[in-house]
Amino acid sequence: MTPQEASAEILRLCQMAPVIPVLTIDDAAHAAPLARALVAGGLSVLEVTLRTPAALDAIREMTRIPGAVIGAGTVITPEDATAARAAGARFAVSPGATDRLLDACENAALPLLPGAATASEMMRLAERGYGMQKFFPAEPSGGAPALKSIGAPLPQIRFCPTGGITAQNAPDYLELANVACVGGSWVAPGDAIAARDWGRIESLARSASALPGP
Ligand SMILES: O=C(O)C(=O)C[C@H](O)[C@H](O)COP(=O)(O)O
Repeated sequence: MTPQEASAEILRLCQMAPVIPVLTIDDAAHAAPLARALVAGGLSVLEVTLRTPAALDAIREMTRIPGAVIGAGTVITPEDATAARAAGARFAVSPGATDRLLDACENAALPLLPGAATASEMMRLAERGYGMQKFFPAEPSGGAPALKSIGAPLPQIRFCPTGGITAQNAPDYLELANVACVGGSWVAPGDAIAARDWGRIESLARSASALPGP
């Protein structure tokens, strides 16, 4: 898969809803009801971070939920990419990018949303063909004003900003011409998952899916 093909697929997924929930799952038994609640709330593209031992099992469980499109987040190494693909992940998200990781995702035909925080990182990724990038960590890196400034010299790059995004500041990003969608963990808070409060998560997802999209 070429970087251009990967970015086209990522853009397609980003356009399915204004928000991609970033999920950290400690117990694979939570995976199916969590995915059902998010899909019922209108968010079908879900990112499961590879930060817990349960993550790959959670991805496997979630790929069975009708309507859900499951990706892996915190994909750092080529081995992460291979494991995510084998578990059924349809896309991968990384906080940054290395040549080894880009090579691995391209070779595995796993569409990657690579992270970048500076103009040089963004230009390097764009030079390789990645027109869709994750602006990470969005809020500490200057937030929506920074991304708006970046859009002046680099209008051809589109972003999914992630990191510190909330229901309150998401609209500031979603109104930018260079934003396709945002990512964030606020729609599935750890305490709600631990309490199996799927109703609360469905309601947070419903509010997120109703945000005015780009
Ligand atoms: O590691 C990755 O690949 C990620 O996707 C990182 C996430 O974007 C952030 O961890 C989400 O940050 P919050 O919404 O502030 O909790």
